[in-house]
Amino acid sequence: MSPLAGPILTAAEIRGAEASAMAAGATVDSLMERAGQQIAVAVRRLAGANAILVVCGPGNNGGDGYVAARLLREAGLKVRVAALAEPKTDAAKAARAAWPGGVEPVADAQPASILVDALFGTGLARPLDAPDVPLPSSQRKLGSQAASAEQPPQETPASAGVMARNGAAATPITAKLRALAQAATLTIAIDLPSGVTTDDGRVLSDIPVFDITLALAAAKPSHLLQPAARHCGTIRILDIGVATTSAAQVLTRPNLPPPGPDAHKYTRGMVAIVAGSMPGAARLAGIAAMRAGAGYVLLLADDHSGPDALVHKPFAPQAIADPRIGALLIGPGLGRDADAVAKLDATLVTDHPLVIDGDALHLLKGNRLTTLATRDTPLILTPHAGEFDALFGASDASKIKRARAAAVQANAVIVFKGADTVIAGPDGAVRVAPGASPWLSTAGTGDVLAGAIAAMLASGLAPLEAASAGVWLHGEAAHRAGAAFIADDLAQALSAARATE
Ligand SMILES: NC(=O)C1=CN([C@@H]2O[C@H](COP(=O)(O)OP(=O)(O)OC[C@H]3O[C@@H](n4cnc5c(N)ncnc54)[C@H](OP(=O)(O)O)[C@@H]3O)[C@@H](O)[C@H]2O)[C@@H](O)CC1
Ligand SMILES: [K+]
Repeated sequence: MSPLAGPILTAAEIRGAEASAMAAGATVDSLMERAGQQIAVAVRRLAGANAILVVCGPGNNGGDGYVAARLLREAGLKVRVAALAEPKTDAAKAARAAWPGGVEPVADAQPASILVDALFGTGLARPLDAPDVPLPSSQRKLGSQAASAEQPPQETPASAGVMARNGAAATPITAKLRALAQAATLTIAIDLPSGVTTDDGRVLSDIPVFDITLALAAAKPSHLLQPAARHCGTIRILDIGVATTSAAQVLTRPNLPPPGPDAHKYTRGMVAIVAGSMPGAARLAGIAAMRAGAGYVLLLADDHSGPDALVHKPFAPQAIADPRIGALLIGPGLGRDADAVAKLDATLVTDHPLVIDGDALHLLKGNRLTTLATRDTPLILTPHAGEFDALFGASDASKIKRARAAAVQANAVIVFKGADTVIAGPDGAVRVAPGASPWLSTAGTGDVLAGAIAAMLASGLAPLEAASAGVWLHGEAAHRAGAAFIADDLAQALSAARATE
């Protein structure tokens, strides 16, 4: 069991990885057995001596559930199995056949202290309550005498002997799942919470929020993308012997060494920030850049307020021509008036690595974006959802796909912000940030992020690494800042985030 990290694979990619494992000698059954073993080890650790209910679906996710149930039972735990339908795949059929206990219809299942959801995983194709949900079969596999003796009699439905009752489909599966989850003290989803898609973070049905999700082989996009991610609870990855690689990775702590003994302010990186009609936002970005580790921050603003460490100069083409500038940030509090447009156009013709945020993103629409894409120097755009839609168009596609397409279109690293920030480069590389603090939803936090990213870019990191490091520092600072912080606190907390070992 390892924490959420490493490659992120779509359903098609995980099927490809599974196929490679099979080409190397594994079988679906051996992979399922291994998955079931790993699930059983994890559930045993989490469940203690508590009774367990495993709910199984018709596919291989259900098969994993049958294997885990058998192994947990062999380990001496009190386990019951409820199924939604007869297994459809050969491997799941074999796994069910090897389960020595009874199988009750999910509709009739009594709750247990531990709920294990093995209804659907990467094969979920439609909402759980859709009318074409397969009906359970009319057969109920009776357990052995010994197995039956272990089943609490009150948990065997009056309709025992048939797996389905007419009207089972009329009981919405999700309502039942919610009830079972509500009555449990711990809920564990296998691979994915049943009812979420694998690839794009959608929640297709009204399902519970699980305490733990045991992701098989690797993370999937919906473990990170909202709203599905919030249904997963704590995510742990189980190694089931399937090798996984992907251009998309879970964002993890960057390697940011402290300054060397010979460092000086310019080697640490000089950030210049173009201020506009709301200079407070640019100041926040400037403070954030310093606290993220920049050696020198120049605020191109007419007013002189803010910490003394920020150097102020009025905006002028000569000021932004300074060759020592390692990253030029424009957008926070820029405004969208003629003055803002003039500043943006002057900025875009420099050769500096650029970070473009906020108002400047709105001004990029059309020709400026097209021209920008022909630039050779590093470029990072940091849109939130509204800015992204305005710049690249709205779409229902996955946030990862959209960020990748935008990165190609703009020939830039895109930081598609939100509760599930996606960072994408034009070469297809992607990082997705897990677990953002909900307290980040306050004014000025985007300015702080832009400043942190600019500091990373000025320090000499490649754009994707700079954006990733900035997003990580920002997320870490938010966790350190606690609850109901203001953006100034967040900027302040970057120093401690930067010091994280
Ligand atoms: N990755 C790996 O290496 C390994 C992966 N393994 C495991 O396999 C899992 C993927 O298995 P899977 O492909 O059989 O899909 P799964 O999620 O069980 O569901 C498919 C079934 O559900 C049905 N169905 C779909 N939607 C439905 C709905 N809304 N309501 C009702 N029915 C619906 C669908 O029916 P159909 O659409 O064909 O009518 C089909 O019968 C994966 O998550 C992991 O747990 C391990 O066992 C081994 C190694
Ligand atoms: K599941």
